[in-house]
Amino acid sequence: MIELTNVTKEFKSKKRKIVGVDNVSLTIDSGEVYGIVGYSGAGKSTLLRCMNILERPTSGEILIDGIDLLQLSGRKLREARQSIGMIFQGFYLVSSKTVYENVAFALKAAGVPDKKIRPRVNHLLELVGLTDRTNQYPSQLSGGQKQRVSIARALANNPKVLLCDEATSALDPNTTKSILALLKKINRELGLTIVIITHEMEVVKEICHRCAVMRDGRVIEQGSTYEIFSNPTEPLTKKFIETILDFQLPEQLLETITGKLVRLHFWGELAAEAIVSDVLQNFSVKGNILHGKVEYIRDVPLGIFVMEVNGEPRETEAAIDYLRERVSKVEVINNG
Ligand SMILES: Nc1ncnc2c1ncn2[C@@H]1O[C@H](COP(=O)(O)OP(=O)(O)OP(=O)(O)O)[C@@H](O)[C@H]1O
Repeated sequence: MIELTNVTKEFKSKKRKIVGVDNVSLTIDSGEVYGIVGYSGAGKSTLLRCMNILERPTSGEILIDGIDLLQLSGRKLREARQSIGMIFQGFYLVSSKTVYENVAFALKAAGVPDKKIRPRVNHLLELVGLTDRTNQYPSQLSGGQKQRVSIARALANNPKVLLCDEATSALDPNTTKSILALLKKINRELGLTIVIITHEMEVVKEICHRCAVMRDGRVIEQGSTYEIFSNPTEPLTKKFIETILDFQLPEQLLETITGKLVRLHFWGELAAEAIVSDVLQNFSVKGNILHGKVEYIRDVPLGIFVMEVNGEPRETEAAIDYLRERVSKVEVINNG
């Protein structure tokens, strides 16, 4: 478990003081994938780097499995750091070393005996799907393959935690998906705790159990990924969610609307079509679905539909009340 309590990191230059992280408290459970999102400059990298003391916080506490990292120094801190792997957007592979040597290097540096290195590297390269690239150099690999090498290297010494600093931001959407699938597999099979910082909600949606949104060094909202996607409260969180669940209807279409427009949210396995067809059978109203989308948030469906309801005012109200009782959330967008 990672426990951050009142973590603050200030940077002092000659002229001014910059607060990179401002009094952040977070608990990340063992075995979970935790996402931290925010725009550039929000403090995500600084917070992540505080978690393995690459950046020493100005104040606050950082406990990993109950061990207070800020109280450690020298060999003890180096040992504690070995239990925290890290991967980066820019991969940071050694260009003059082969795939095998890049991974073996992490083991050698940790003092692993030579005869244990080869089987361990082979196992890691198999885990990340790179057995056929063992003797190639980084320049011969695609971005996705380079990230796989860096994941193998980060896992070399059996860490308990993997910190990912914008690990997929330099990759195309398909390669991003394959790297996220690999991280998901590692989390499931090795029980590794994974912390991911990103500005892409797609990443959070795919693999994070829980997430936090940062702005100006502070955490402004946190919760399960499903809660955050289905019911965001902060305007910034809503903005991030809209990158995935965008429901702007064209102006021309809005001008033709004569009834009431409602946005229906279906959380989990609620059967949207059956509920909509029920309402049309039970009330003298016409219903017209203008937009509908089902997104899977870590494999759980979240459906949002925009519907025009047309009829006598009392029937329309009654139909909308009926929907309110049956769907997760109803928002009236216009009053017709
Ligand atoms: N070494 C440093 N010296 C001075 N200021 C810094 C330093 N590192 C970060 N900052 C400042 O701290 C704030 C948070 O930066 P940080 O890099 O953590 O944000 P971020 O959310 O990770 O953004 P990005 O995605 O662009 O890296 C910014 O205002 C940044 O300029």
